[in-house]
Amino acid sequence: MKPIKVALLGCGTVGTQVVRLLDEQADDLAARAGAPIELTGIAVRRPDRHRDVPKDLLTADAAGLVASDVDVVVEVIGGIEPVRTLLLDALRAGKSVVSANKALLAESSGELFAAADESGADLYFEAAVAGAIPLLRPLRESLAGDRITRVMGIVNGTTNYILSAMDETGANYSETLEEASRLGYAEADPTADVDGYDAASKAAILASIAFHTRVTANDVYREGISAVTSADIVAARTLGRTIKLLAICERVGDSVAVRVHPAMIPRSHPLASVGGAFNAVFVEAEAAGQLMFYGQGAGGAPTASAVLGDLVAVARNRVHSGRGPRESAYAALEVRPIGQVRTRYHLSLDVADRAGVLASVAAVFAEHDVSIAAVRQEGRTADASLVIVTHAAPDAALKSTVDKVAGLPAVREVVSVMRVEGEES
Ligand SMILES: NC(=O)c1ccc[n+]([C@@H]2O[C@H](COP(=O)([O-])OP(=O)(O)OC[C@H]3O[C@@H](n4cnc5c(N)ncnc54)[C@H](O)[C@@H]3O)[C@@H](O)[C@H]2O)c1
Ligand SMILES: N[C@@H](CCO)C(=O)O
Ligand code: NA
Repeated sequence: MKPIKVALLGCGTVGTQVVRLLDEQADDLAARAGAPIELTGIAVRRPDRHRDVPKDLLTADAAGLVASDVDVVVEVIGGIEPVRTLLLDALRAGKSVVSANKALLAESSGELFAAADESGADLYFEAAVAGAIPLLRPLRESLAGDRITRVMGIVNGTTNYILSAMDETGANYSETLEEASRLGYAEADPTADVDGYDAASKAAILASIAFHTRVTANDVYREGISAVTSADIVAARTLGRTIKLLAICERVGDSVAVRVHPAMIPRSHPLASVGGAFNAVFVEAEAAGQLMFYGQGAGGAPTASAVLGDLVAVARNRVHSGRGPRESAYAALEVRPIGQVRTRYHLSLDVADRAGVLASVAAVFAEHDVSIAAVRQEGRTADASLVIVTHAAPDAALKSTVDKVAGLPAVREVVSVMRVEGEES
């Protein structure tokens, strides 16, 4: 059988594991794909720095490698350019693409799928969301007959690693981030992780597939974890909650809402026990009900597992003259701004402990039509701590409420403001 020739773009954390697995599992992969899978070249920025992969395969000329006689291009470089141009060239020339690049897919999947359609090539990117966890394929294929209403979960390993350490050991933020980078979880520029851009890209990809609507990273409301303080973590713990960076994609009537932000969830919630670089995603569909996907969301070998799975799928399609799934954006639902999304807030305030303070705070909530679910006051000295948890209300109303409360004379400091998820609203 004629081999399937593969060009690998990038050979860092993920790429080196792809090379290893291609070599170690060559016979099994050939049997599963229906043809041998032959790695014909590896493009990297500095070929002299890669001693652990076959030297004769290395090149600094990624464009030349893409233009050479290959059937499939596997991209594990990351970022937008030059990758966007390289992959468009590959697809237009009929070469199938497997990519782990969520930043690019969340920005340019429309034009990449269009290029793939022109030539009949395939575009697969399971590794781009939640690493090793099979998630895009189940959403796109297994649930193709159902109506997905919500996708919610932890999709960034680096921030989950940091938040878990802060919660469990009170670890320091920047040291834990360095450790996550050393372990190969963080992006080349880790601000993509801590500021929520990585999770927002993944949320855009998930929402696009789940709701058959083109959603880009710009459509996603995004807050990262850099503003999460140890005071927030203590406030959460006091109420039996923990803090996680969540990606939430919801169908609301004929529109969708997609957001990424830290949120307090009950410690009894299944997402609360997802630690380290693990990811977990809940999917709710009308007929299927609730489904949960859990596993390693970052790291070289887990991500390479997803890349190899896609590579075998692409190779099979070549061998059997088949095609993989195309873009499905027919529903074209409107994306709602965050202000219209109904959420719950947890608010922790330092207030003066005197008569009428609680009434003045509560009046601001009433004025904005925000219903209070629970109030707790602690302290009998000049200062008291007031914790308020709201029922679900439009996010814009909650924001205005917090702004106005912060300006009340009796409020000395707004210590912590955090959305609350995973409880009855
Ligand atoms: N590391 C993870 O846990 C993980 C998980 C899922 C997805 N991803 C995605 O996989 C991709 C790669 O991540 P990584 O962690 O392996 O990155 P990395 O920084 O370890 O490796 C990047 C590789 O790309 C090469 N490269 C950079 N610019 C190049 C260019 N212009 N031409 C040719 N080669 C170039 C570098 O030489 C290096 O070999 C990214 O899109 C990332 O988002 C990573
Ligand atoms: N930097 C990403 C890699 C996996 O996509 C993370 O930490 O989840
Ligand atoms: Na995945």
